[in-house]
Amino acid sequence: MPKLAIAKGCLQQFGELDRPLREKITETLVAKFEAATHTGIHMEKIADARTPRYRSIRIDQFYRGIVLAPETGDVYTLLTVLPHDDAYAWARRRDLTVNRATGAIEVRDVTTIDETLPQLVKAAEATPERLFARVNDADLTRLGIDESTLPIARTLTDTAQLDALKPVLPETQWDALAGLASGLSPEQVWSELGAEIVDEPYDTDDLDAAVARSTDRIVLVDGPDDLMAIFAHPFALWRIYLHPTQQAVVDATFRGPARVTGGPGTGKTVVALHRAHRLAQQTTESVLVTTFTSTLTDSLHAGIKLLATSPEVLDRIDVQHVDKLAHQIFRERHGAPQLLSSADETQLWSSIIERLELPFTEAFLAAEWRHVALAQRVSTAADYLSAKRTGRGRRLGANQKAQVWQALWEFEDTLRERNLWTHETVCREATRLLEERDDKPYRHIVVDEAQDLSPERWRLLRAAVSDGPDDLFIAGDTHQRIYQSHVSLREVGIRVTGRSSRLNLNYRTTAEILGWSLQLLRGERIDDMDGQLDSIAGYRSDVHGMPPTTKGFGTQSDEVGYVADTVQAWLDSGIAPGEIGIATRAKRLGTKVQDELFKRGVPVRSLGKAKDAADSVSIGSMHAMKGLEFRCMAVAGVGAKQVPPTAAITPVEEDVQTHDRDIQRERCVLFVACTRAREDLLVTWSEEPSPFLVPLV
Ligand SMILES: Nc1ncnc2c1ncn2[C@@H]1O[C@H](COP(=O)(O)OP(=O)(O)OP(=O)(O)O)[C@@H](O)[C@H]1O
Repeated sequence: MPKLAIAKGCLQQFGELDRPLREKITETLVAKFEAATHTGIHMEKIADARTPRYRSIRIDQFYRGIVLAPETGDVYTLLTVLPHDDAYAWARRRDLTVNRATGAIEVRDVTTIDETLPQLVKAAEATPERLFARVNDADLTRLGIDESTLPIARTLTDTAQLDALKPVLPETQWDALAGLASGLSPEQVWSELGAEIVDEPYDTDDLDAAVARSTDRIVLVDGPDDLMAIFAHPFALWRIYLHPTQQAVVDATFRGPARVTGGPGTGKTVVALHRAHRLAQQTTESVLVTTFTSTLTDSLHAGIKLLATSPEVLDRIDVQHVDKLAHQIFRERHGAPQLLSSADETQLWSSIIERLELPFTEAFLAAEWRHVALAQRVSTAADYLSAKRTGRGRRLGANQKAQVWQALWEFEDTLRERNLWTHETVCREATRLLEERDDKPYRHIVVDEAQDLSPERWRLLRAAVSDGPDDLFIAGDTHQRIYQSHVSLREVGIRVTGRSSRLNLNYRTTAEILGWSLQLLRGERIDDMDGQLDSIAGYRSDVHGMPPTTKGFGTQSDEVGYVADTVQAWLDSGIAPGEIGIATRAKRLGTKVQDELFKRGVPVRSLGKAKDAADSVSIGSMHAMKGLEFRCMAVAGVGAKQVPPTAAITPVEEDVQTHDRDIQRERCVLFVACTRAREDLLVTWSEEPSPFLVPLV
C-alpha cells in the first residue's frame, strides 16, 4: 500500500500559502492517499525532469505537487507544492542526491549552481582570501562535501556568498559549510551532523534508503489522520523534524538524571517536550512536565497537546507548575495552607529584629533564611554554623551567626505556632511527605527552565520520582537565570555528570541579534549548576538579518513615541500584532507605551492577561518574556537609571558577592529579553544608556 512522506521544505512552503489553498491541498492529498489503497496513485511523469523518478500530482487547476516515486518499496515523498509552471521548473532544475557523510537525501538546484559558479570564480579572482582556506579537502569530504559542491566551497570568499547559496546547495552540505564558516572545527561540525560512523559507505544511488534515513527532513505520514495533523500545524516544524543532535537527546536512555543545555532558542524546550512525549509512550505510569512559572507551564501544555495525538499518552502527561505540585501534595495531607503574605513576612522579621535588637535588615534575614537555611535544609544551630554561605558575601562572626540563627529560629517558630506557611515551607513539607512515600507519583519528570528552580523545589522533584533510568530530565541555560536561585544539582541529590548534552544551533534568532545579545554577557563567569563554568562559545545561528537598532532619547516621552512609531511601522509592513513584543524592566514604562499604542488604536495587551494573544501586541516585563518569542521585539527603557534598577541590587557595602550576583542576574534579564526577537530587535533608552549597553552602542 503506498505511503506518503513529506519533506520539511514542502511543509515550510505549505505554511506560507493562504488558508483555503492549504485546506484544498490537505483534502486532495487525503483523498488521493485513501483512494490509493484501492486503485493506486495517479501521477504524471515529467518530461525533462532532473530525475526520471519525479512525478507530478494534481492538487487543483493551478497547483501541482512534485513527488519522488520509489524505485523499491512504497514510500512516495512529497517534495514541493507550487503553481503548475513553477512546479515543473522545480523538477527540471533540482536533483536529488545522497549525502556521503550522513546517508540522508539532499536536494540541489543544479541549474542555479551551474549558472553561479562562473560568477563566483570571477569574483574570487579579485581577492586572495578564501572562506575555507583553513580546512583541507579531506576534512570537507569527510563532512559530506561532494565533488560538485567542493569547487564552489573552494571559490567562496565570504559568508555573504555562502548565505546566498543556501536555497540552492544540498542542505546538509550547506549546514556543514555554515558550521565551519562560523568557526567550528571539523570535529565539532561532525558531531553536530550527528553522523553515525558506518563500517560500509552508504550506497549513494539508493534514494529510497536515503529517504528512510532522513528523519530530520522527511516525515513518514501514518495515515490520513496523521496527514491532517501535520498539515494543521505547518509552522510547528519542531513537532516533526528534529536536528540529529536534538533527536539523539530525545531518544537516548540514561541510567539516571540527564540534562540538555544550550543557548537561547537552541530547542531545549522542544527536546524536553519530545522527550516527555516519548517517555509517556513507553510507560503506563505518569510523566510530569514542569517548570517554575504558570505562563511557561501553559506554553509547555500547548506544546504537549500538539505532540501527543493519542489521548492515552496525553492522559499520562501531567503538565504542572512545580509550586502547584507542592501545594497539591501538601493539601492531600493537611488541607489548604494559610499563607503568610510578603507584607506580613516583612513585618514578622521586623518585630524579631526589634525584640532581639539585631543589627540586620529584614531583607538580609529573609535572604539568609531562603538562601542558606532553606536551601541547605538547616534545622539546628550546629547545621547553621557549618552551612556554606557562598554568594552571601557579608561575612558573619560566631556571635553574629548565633544572633542570626536565633532570628531564623524565632521566625520559623512563629510560623509553626500560628500554623502559617510560605510557598517554601509548603514545598519543604510536601518534600518530606514524598520522601516518606514508596509509591512515587511519577515514573519520569521533565523540567524546563531548570536554571531558575530553587533548591527546595529541586528536592521536591527529586522526591517525586524514584531513582532509576530516565528518572529526571532537565533542560536549562544558566545564562538565562533571572531569579536568585543558584543551585548545585549534586547538593540536591541530582547527578548529571556524564549525562549532559549541549545544543548550539539557534533556531529562533538571526546571527546578528544573537551575536549582539551575547556581548551583553561577555566576560561573565556563569556556573553550570554542576560545579563547572558554563560558556557561550559555539552558540550560533545560520539565519541572517538586520543588526539590532539601538537608540537613545533626551526624554522618556520621545522614547515612548519612537517605540510606538516603530510598532506602527512593523504593523504597516504586514507583521501581525501577535508577532510583536515589547519588554521593559519597570512596569511604569510598559504602561506608558501601552497607553500610547492604545491612543493610536493599536491592539495591545499586558502579557498573561488578555486571551487574544494572536491579535494584540504583547507588553510585559523583561522577566515575563522568558520562554516566549516574537518576530519583532522592542526592549525599551534600557537607561542608566532603569537597568539595572537600584532597588534590585544589593549595595556593594552591604554584600559584595550578592551585589555582583545581582548585577549578573540583571544582565541575564536583559539578555533574555533581547533574545526573544526572531527577526527585528529595537533597544531604546532615555538620557544615559544602561552601563550594560555602553560597550555596544
Ligand atoms: N528542530 C527544529 N525545527 C524547527 N524549529 C525548531 C526546531 N527546534 C527548535 N525550533 C524552534 O526554535 C525556537 C526556539 O526553540 P525552544 O523554545 O525549544 O528553544 P530554547 O532553547 O528552549 O529557548 P530559550 O532557552 O531561549 O527559551 C522555537 O520557535 C522552536 O519552534
